[in-house]
Amino acid sequence: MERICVAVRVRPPVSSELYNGAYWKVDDNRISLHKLHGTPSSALSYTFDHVFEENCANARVYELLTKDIIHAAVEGFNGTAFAYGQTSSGKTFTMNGSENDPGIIHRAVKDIFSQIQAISDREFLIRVSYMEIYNEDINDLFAVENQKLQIHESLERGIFVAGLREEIVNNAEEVLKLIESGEVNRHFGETNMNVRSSRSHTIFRMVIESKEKDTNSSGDYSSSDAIRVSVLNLVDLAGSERIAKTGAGGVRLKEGKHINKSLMVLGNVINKLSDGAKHRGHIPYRDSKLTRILQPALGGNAKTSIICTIAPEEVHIEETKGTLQFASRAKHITNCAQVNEILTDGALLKRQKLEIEELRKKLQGSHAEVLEQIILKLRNDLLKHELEREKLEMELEEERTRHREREQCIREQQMKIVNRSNLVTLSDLDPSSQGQNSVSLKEEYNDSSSICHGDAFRTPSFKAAPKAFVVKRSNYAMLPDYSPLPDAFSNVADEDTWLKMNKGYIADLDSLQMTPARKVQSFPSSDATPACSYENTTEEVEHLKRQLMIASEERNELKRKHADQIRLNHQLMDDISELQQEAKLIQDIPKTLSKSVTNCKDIYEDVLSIIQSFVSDEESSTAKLLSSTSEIGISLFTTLETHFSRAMDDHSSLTGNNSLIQEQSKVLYEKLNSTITSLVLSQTPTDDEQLGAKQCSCENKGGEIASWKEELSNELNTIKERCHGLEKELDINNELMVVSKERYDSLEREFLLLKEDRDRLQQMVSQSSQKLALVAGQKENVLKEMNTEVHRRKSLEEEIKQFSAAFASRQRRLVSFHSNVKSKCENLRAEYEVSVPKSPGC
Ligand SMILES: Nc1ncnc2c1ncn2[C@@H]1O[C@H](COP(=O)(O)OP(=O)(O)OP(=O)(O)O)[C@@H](O)[C@H]1O
Repeated sequence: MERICVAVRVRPPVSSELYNGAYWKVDDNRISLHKLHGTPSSALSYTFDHVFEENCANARVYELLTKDIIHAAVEGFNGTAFAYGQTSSGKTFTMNGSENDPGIIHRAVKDIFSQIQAISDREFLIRVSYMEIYNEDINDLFAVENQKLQIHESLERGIFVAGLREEIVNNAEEVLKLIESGEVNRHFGETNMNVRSSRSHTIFRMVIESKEKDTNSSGDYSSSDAIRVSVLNLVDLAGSERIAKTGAGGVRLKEGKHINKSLMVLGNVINKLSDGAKHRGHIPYRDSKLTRILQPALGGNAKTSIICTIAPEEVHIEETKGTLQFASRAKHITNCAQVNEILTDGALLKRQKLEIEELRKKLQGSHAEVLEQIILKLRNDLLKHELEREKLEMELEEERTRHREREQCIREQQMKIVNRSNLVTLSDLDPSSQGQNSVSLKEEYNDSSSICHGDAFRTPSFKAAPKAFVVKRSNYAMLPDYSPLPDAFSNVADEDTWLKMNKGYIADLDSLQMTPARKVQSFPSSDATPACSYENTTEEVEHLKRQLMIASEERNELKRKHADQIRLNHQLMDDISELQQEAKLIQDIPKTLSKSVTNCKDIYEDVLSIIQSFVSDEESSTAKLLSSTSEIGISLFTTLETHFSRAMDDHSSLTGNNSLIQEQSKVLYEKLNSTITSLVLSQTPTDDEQLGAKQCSCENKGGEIASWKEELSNELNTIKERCHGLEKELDINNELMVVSKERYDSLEREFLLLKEDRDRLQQMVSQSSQKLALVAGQKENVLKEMNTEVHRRKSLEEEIKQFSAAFASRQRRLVSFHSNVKSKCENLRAEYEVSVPKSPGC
C-alpha cells in the first residue's frame, strides 16, 4: 500500500490588474495564506509532497512528481498523473506545456522511449489513445467519428472504453505527432477567465506491454515468458468555474455545469477514499464517466500523482482554498500497485510441469501425509472447478433468460416499427410492390449476413501488433480492440473487491498461482524410507493434473466467451434503446400530420366561407360548382383527419387508403382552381355591366373584388404550401423508415450471431461438465487406490515391526545360547586340562 503523491503548483500572476501582492507563501513543501502585510493566517497552512513556486518550470515538476511513475510504468506498474484546479490556474500549461517549456505529457513520452531503449533484454509494444470527456460524452480525439463511446467492464478486461482508437507507436516523435492531431479535435473555448479554456477533461493513455527477449535457442520456455502490461494515464482535467466569474452563457454555461458536476463527483470519491478503509462505505465511482475511468487510479492498482494548480490572485482565494482542501484530502488515499503480468501458454505450462515434477519427487519418497495432502489439494481443485462450472452454468442460464426477453422485446419493437412504417410509407405500400420489397429485403439480409460478427465490434483502426512480438501470446494477441486495463483488475467487479484487494486480500486461488513470486507449496520433507513403488499412482496423479489443466483452460475460455456475450448484450441493449427513441419519434409523426390537416381544413373552410359570401345567386353555376367543390374538399379533409386519428390508435387498418386521398386531393385542387377562375371571370365586367356599373357608380365594389381576388389567391397559395410541406414530411418519414429497417436488419443479424455463440457456449459447457465428471471418476479411483496402498503400507510396516521384534528376541536367545555354549566349552577345557597332566615334552 502506498499513498498517492500530491503536489501544489502556484501559477505566476497573469494580469497585473488583479495582482496586488503575494497572499500565498511557499516554504519548502508548505503553503500558507498570509495577509497582505505578511502576517500568516495560522489556520490556513498546508503541507504536501511538493509545493512548486511561481517560477518553477515544468521540467522540475516532471522530475519530482511524475518521473518515478513513468519509470514504474515501463516496469509494469499502472500509473496516473492528473492536474486539478480552478479554471485558468495552469493545468493545461502543466500537462501540455509551451514550446519553450514542454509539459508532463511531452516529457513522459520522450522519457518512456529513452527508458525502453536502455532496456536491452526486453521487447516492448506501445499503444496510445487519446480521449476527452465533453458534456459527459466520451469522444475519441484520434478519430472524430468515434463519439459518445461507452465504458464497459468485464471480468477479463476490467474497465475499458469500447471503440476507442489505439495506435501502435514506435518512437516519441510519432506519439507527439498523434497528440498534436488529437489536440485539434479537443474542445476549447473562451471565457472571461481564460481565452483558451479547456471545456473537456482529456485522458492521454499509453499501454506498455513488454516481454523478455527470446534468447533461449533450445525452444524451452524461459521462466519469464510472462507479458507485462501497464497502463499510463495522463489527465488534464477541465477547471472548476464560477459561472459569475467566467461569464458563461449558452453553450459555455452547459459545459461549465457538466465540468463542475463531474469535478464534484471526483471530490466525493476523494472524500470517501480519504475517510479510511473502515468508514468509507460505498465509493461513488459510477456517478461520472471521469471517476469511472480513473477508478483504478483512485484507491486501486496504480501509482498516482495529483498536481493541484492554484492562481495567486486575491480574487481567487476562495477557489484556491477549495483546491487545497481537495489536495489535503487526496493525500490520504492509498493505492496498491503491483506489476501486472500475464502468463503466456508456455510459461503456464512450464510452471505446471515444475509443480508436477515436484509432486512426483515427493511421491517417490512418499509418506502417507504427503499423499493425503496431494489428495486434499486435488480434491480442492476439483471442487473449485465444479463450483466454477456451476457458476458459469447459472450465469449462462441467466444470460439465456435475458436473451429470450430481449428477443421478445425486439420482436415487439419490430412489430411496432412495421406498423409505423405502414402508416408513414403509405404511398410505398402499393400491394404489387410489397412482395418485391420483402424479396429485396430478404436478399439484402442474406448478403449482409455474411459480414463477420467480430468485425462489427472491432476498433476499426486497430493495427495488428507485429507478429514477432505477439506470436507466442495465443489468445491474448486477439483481444486488444479496446484499452485493456491490467489483468490484475480482472477480478475487480465492484468497490468492495477493491477494498479487499487494497487490504491485501486475494480472492481467487488462480491469481495466486499466476503470481510469479509464488513458491510451490512445500510438503513435509520425507525421510529416506525405502517405500514400495508408487509409480502407477504417480502416473495417475499426473494424468489427473493434465485433465485438471485442460478443464481449467476450458473454464477460462468459457469465462472469456461469457464476458464477450455480456458485452454484446450491452451493445444490443444500447441499440434497442436507440431504436425505441426512433420509434417514439415516428409515433409522433401522425400527430403532427393530423395537426397540419386540421389547420388546412380550417383555412379551406375560411376560404369557402369568403367565396360563398360574395356568391349571392345560389342557383348560379358558380354557386353549384362551389358547393360541390366544398363538399369534396371537406370530405377530403375529413378523410384525412379520420385517417390520422386512426393512425394514432391503429396503423394496420389504414393501408391502401392513400391513393384515394391523393385522387381526392387532385380533384379538389382542380375544382378549386376552376371555381376560382370562374368566379374571377364572373366578376370581370362585360360591356353592359360596365355601362351599368358606370350608371350605378360601383367603382368601390371593383376595388373590393380585387382585394377578395388577392385574398383568395393568397389562401390558395397557403394551402398549396401546406400540401407541399405535408409531402416533404412524408418523404422524411419514408427515409426514417428505411433507416429503421436497416437497423432492424442489422439487429437481427447480430441476434443470430449471438444465438450461435450461445449454442456454442452451451456445447462447451456440456463438454466441460462431461470432462469434469470423467476427471471426478478418475479421481475417485485414484483415491481408492491410494487408500488401499496406504493400508497395505501400514500393514507391511506392522509386519516388519513384528518381524524385527521376533528377530531381536531370537537374536537375544542366540546370544545367550552362544554364551552358554562358550562357558560350557571353557569349563570342559578346564576339566580336560586338570584330568590330563601335562607331559614334560608338551
Ligand atoms: N506556470 C506557468 N507559467 C507561465 N504561464 C502559466 C503557468 N501556468 C499557467 N500559465 C498561463 O496561464 C494561462 C492559463 O493557463 P491554462 O490554460 O493552463 O489554465 P487551465 O487551468 O488549464 O485553465 P482551464 O481549466 O480553463 O482550461 C495560460 O495563458 C498559461 O500560459
